[in-house]
Amino acid sequence: MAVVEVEGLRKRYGGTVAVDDVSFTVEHGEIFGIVGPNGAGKTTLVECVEGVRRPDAGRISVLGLDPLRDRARLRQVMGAQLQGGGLPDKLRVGEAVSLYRSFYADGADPGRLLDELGLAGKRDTAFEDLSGGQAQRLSIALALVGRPRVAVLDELTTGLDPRARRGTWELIERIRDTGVTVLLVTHFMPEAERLCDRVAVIDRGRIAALDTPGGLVARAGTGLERATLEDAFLALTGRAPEEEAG
Ligand SMILES: Nc1ncnc2c1ncn2[C@@H]1O[C@H](COP(=O)(O)OP(=O)(O)OP(=O)(O)O)[C@@H](O)[C@H]1O
Repeated sequence: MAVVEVEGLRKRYGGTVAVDDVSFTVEHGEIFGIVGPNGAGKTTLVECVEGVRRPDAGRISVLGLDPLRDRARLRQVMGAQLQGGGLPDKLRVGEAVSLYRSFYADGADPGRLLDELGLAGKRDTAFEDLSGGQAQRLSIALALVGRPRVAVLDELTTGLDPRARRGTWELIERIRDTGVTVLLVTHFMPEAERLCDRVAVIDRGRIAALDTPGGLVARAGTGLERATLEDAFLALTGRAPEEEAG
């Protein structure tokens, strides 16, 4: 069953075409990766799926809901990661998670979630006093506290140390195993390789390739004996994951 359906999506900002005729579907229980160089249109694309941006053209359906028309209902079933600096400085970690929990009829246990994300000891710490990695983990907790059926995670593990990153990957896999569908935007190719069932490579607003990580490596024809997804990304886009789309 398709949980997310995107068809013919277009979005421009003035003279900049950010998303240019993008179509894909995400199946129930999939971890679907969206990768691409800086400025490729990934965030614009997922913001349209979240209903926080209005597309110029195209159709989007998430669990049968229209992200703009059915925004209130979508919020109950979709979790999205906060983008940088999205909380009041003085709000404490425990308060933030309980507050977000209160928005949902059927949410997760805040204490358990903080435990799983290694934040149990930070419950009384104000947002302004968290390290970058801790704030990042809090943003993941807030995306998951409503026990969403679809989670949109943008730069999931950016800024996390290797241990926290692995812990977060395991958490996302456990969440997926409970039937949650995950849309994951990432610049980090080992993350996409490890977590994603399928990956869309976005380049200059269009899907350059869409396949399993193994399929992308095979089709990119890197000529390397042990090619990785990063090699495939370079071959498909001509750029490194952190380079500008130009
Ligand atoms: N609010 C905006 N107003 C004008 N142009 C914008 C706006 N948001 C994004 N853009 C432009 O649209 C294009 C796509 O941006 P977007 O943020 O969607 O890319 P991205 O793939 O998420 O990039 P990154 O990997 O750097 O986060 C870029 O050229 C960007 O400069």
